[in-house]
Formats: sequence, C-alpha cells, structure tokens
Amino acid sequence: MSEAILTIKNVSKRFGHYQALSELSLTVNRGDIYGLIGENGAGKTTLMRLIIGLSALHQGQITLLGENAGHYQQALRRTGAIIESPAAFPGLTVLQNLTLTAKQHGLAEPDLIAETIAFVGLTEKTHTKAKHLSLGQRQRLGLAIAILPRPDFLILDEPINGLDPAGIIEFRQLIARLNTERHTTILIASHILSELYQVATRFGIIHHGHLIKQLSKAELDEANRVGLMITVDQVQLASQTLDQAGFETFSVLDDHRIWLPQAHPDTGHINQLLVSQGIVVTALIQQSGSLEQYYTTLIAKEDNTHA
Ligand SMILES: Nc1ncnc2c1ncn2[C@@H]1O[C@H](COP(=O)(O)OP(=O)(O)OP(=O)(O)O)[C@@H](O)[C@H]1O
Repeated sequence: MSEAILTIKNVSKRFGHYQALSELSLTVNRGDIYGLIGENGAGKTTLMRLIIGLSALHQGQITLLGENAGHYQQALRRTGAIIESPAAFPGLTVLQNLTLTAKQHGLAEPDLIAETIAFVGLTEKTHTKAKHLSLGQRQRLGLAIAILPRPDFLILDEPINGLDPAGIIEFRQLIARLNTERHTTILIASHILSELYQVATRFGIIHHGHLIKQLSKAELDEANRVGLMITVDQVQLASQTLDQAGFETFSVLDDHRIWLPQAHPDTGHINQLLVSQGIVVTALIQQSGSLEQYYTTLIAKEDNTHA
C-alpha cells in the first residue's frame, strides 16, 4: 500500500466572506509528483500556505509526514517549499545564500553546498549575486535553497512562470531528477499544463476552492483515450500474438482493429512482431488527448452543472 506523505481532509478556508477552499480533501503518496491544477484564484496557493503553516488552519485536517498541522515538530524540517517567490537574498551571492540556508538548518557537511549548486546547474554562477542572475537562474537558486536540506517533500507553486522554453525544460528535468534520484515527493502547481503533464504522476484539479477530480496519469491517459490503434488483416492472430508477447491490456474493437491503451513508444517493435507472423499491418496510429483538453472539458461540465 502507498504511504501517504500528505493527507488533507475536508479543509475549508475563508477570507472574510470569501470561501477560498471548501471541504477539500486530497492525498499525496510517497514518490508522487502531484500536479495541482486550477485557474487563477482557484485556491492552490492558499492550500500550499495552509500545508506549511504560513496560514492558520481552522477547518479540516492536514497531516504532513505523519504530523498534524498546528503540531508540526519534524515535518517542516523535512519539507522544502517555493511559494510565490523564491527565498534568495538579492544582495548575496549564490554561495552566500546557500551558506546562510545551511546555517539556518544546522547543516555542516562541507560538500553539500557545492553539490547542490552543481545539481541545479549554477556552478559557474557560484560567486554571482542573486540580483544579477537571470530569471531562470534565480528560480534554480530558489530550488537549490529549498532542496539543500534534502527534504523528503517539496512544494512548488508555479516554479516555471515566466521562464523561456529552454528554462522550462531544464526546470522540468530537475524536478524529474529530484524525484527519481533523490526520491523526493513533489507537490507542484502550474498553469503550463503541457509541462505538468510531462512531469506529474498524479493530478488534482481545483475549481472554486473544491477538488473536483484527482486522478493518476494512467487514468488521465485512459480518459483521454491515449493509446495505439492497430489495423490489421487478421485480428484473431494479431490478438494472440500480442497476448503471447506479454501485452496485458488491449481490446479487439472489430474485425480489423485492436486498441492498446496508454502510450506505446515502441511501435516499430509491435509492427515487426505482427509482420513476423504474416499479419498485414495497415495502420499503427498513436492517439493522444491532452491534459489541457481534459481540464477544459471537465471545468466546462462543472460550470454547466452549477449554472
Ligand atoms: N489573505 C487573503 N485575503 C483575502 N483573500 C485572499 C487572501 N489570500 C487569497 N485570497 C483569495 O482566495 C482566492 C484563492 O487565491 P489563491 O492565491 O489560493 O489562488 P491560486 O489558485 O493560487 O491562483 P493563482 O493561480 O492566480 O496563483 C482568490 O480569490 C484570492 O483573492
């Protein structure tokens, strides 16, 4: 069973008469890259601020790394966050900023700072003041500050806002490496859904302060009918061949077509496999919807229901 790193149960938050979050529940499991999606003002930042105790929780329950909000002892030490803007001091160099963070956390390992600077690709900028870094470099310095104490859990609010395409790809790769190499569980909010799709393993969609959907990437792909459509002359034989080759889930749609759900980058291999059995393959077509399409359709349905 998956271990929950963050559990949010029935959390509501009001600002005066304004209901920013309503009875919101979600779970982030160890190893997830959990993508939080929602339009401007949906409540993502409000939720992130509640999680790390920047804002007081009055209704509902938040459990972070086994401790309840309001009674955190170790949970915040094990959590890194970039919420709103990165925490670097503009007049300090990259090295000075990280030295300060190390002191604040009582970290004395001599190689940790240089390793972290290298991890985010800022070695050449070690002695450059934060205010002289480009936006992308400043974002990476913010990330370095957040990950220096090697947190188990990382919260990132719109970390790629304003970055150029190359900067976005670099940042996405850093997030993926943190997750695979350092096993960091990550909660990330972003409006750039095509990027979020590429990095996240689960998604939560917030709309007007409600969580309207939580789903895994596989469920999203299934809902979007992401998969491979194969058209052949002998559907029976093709089905047996795929079965024997270990393809577990596929459906025979009619006399000629087989549907393999989820993305299959190995179309060449599948083609070869079928052709080697004397099957004529007339088409192998990858079909894909997008997270953006899924999200806009869901929001439109939701708004219609409540119109
Ligand atoms: N301190 C506050 N006082 C009053 N209203 C607030 C406060 N903080 C947030 N809000 C309101 O709560 C709603 C949710 O804001 P929040 O910043 O969480 O949205 P968001 O999903 O992060 O949006 P964005 O994508 O624009 O960052 C907004 O309507 C905002 O104006």
